[in-house]
Amino acid sequence: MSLTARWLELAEIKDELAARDWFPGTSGNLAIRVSDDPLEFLVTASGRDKRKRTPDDFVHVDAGGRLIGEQTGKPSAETLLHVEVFNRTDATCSLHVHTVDNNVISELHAATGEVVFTGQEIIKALGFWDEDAVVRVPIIENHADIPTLAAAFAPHIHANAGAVLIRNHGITVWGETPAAAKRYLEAYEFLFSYTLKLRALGVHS
Ligand SMILES: CSCCC(=O)C(=O)COP(=O)(O)O
Ligand SMILES: [Zn+2]
Repeated sequence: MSLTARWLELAEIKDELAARDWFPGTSGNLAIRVSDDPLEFLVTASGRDKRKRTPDDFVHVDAGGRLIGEQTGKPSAETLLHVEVFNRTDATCSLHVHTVDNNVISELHAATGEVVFTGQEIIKALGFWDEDAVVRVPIIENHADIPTLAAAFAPHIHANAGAVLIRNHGITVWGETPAAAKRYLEAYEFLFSYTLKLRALGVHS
């Protein structure tokens, strides 16, 4: 697929996530693979309002997250997390968003280092069709130093699809295809929202 096609694909996902208000305060970043050998990807430019669509929304980077050729933009400050995903898997898309729900869930379950879901129909959207399927989302501590954060994140990347919560920061979700990554992100956010609503009603799952 061409660079332009990938750009448009990521722009469309960005618009959809923006419509959900999942980029408050310029938070969040998105990445899409554009080639395998050498590994290259597009990543959102740092510090931008991801609700707006502009010609400078993404930058083209190499396997280390460095700009390729002459470009004016600056890669996302959290590019190294996407670097880990693309170098360790065949995932084609990696999405990072900050929502109130994912932050609260990460804080509530930080002590156990994971949040576990079962008995939910939406789990099928994650690719688990078994009635007794159990989904575990690891929670790592937040680190202002991004290489340290990336080092804590990397051991949780086991497959072409996955998700990691970063405590009081956000979630990073990746998938085999851009559509799959978006579907997984939506399913995780559904599970977080459902769990918090139950808690607010005094039910502790
Ligand atoms: C404004 S939120 C702090 C940085 C962050 O966590 C984030 O997701 C956005 O950083 P970027 O450099 O990708 O804009
Ligand atoms: Zn972030």
